[in-house]
Amino acid sequence: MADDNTSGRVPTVIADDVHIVYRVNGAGGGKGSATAALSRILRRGKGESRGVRKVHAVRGVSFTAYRGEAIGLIGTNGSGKSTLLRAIAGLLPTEHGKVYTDGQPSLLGVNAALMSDLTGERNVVLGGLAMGMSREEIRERYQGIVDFSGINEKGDFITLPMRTYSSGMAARLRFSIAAAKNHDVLMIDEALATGDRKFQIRSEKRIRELRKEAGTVFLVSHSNKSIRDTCDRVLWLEKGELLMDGPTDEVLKAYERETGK
Ligand SMILES: Nc1ncnc2c1ncn2[C@@H]1O[C@H](COP(=O)(O)OP(=O)(O)OP(=O)(O)O)[C@@H](O)[C@H]1O
Repeated sequence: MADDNTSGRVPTVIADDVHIVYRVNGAGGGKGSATAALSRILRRGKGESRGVRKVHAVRGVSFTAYRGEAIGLIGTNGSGKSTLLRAIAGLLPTEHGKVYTDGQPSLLGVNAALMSDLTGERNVVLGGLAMGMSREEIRERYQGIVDFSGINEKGDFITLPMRTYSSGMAARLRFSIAAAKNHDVLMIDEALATGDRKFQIRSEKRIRELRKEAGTVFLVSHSNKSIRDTCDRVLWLEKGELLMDGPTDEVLKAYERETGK
């Protein structure tokens, strides 16, 4: 378990036995076949409504995050990492259990509701406003955001619509907008994996700064190196359950033993 010496530390996120269930409509599949009909009848018998399938993505996860921590979320594909982050951000309801947060958590890329038909320039303003920055603050930080993103390194791209950006460029701009503000709780889902190495180094440095500025950072990544370079604590999820919670080295070593990477 993570460090038990909690005296003087300020909790920012408390997850208490969190369960998240997705409901998928029209997931009957193979409408005409006898087995599909049979499974529909059996499901109805268990009280599930017709054509609705449940996916229990997070199962009884509990942890407390403290101010100043950078916490990595690891686990194989479909283990529930993004789902857990979306629940912490308040974007998904819990089926059971509760999430308590101090301040408004920002999930990178969602809170900054970027529009693909608008230029990068307009999106910086829009994303800033969506995160609660004033027009004055945005004006002050505009150039810093554009420079950090590196969008204009190869020409004047910031005045082009975002739909013309590569996925890496769009991810860089989203990260830059989100990172321009000091967040109480900042959650980053795979952002570092999309940029090139130069951008990754820049964003890792910024994550460390955000931590020092007293926020809590959550980072979902499949790059063990990014997690090692930025996080001091790691939560390992598997099949929706919290398998391990502890210091980065300890958890990553166990994860690497298990996954062979
Ligand atoms: N919108 C959705 N509707 C139904 N099921 C979903 C939805 N989003 C995710 N799931 C399911 O929830 C489970 C957890 O998915 P989630 O995206 O949280 O995993 P993850 O650990 O972030 O995966 P990855 O590493 O591949 O990004 C999976 O079984 C997935 O199929």
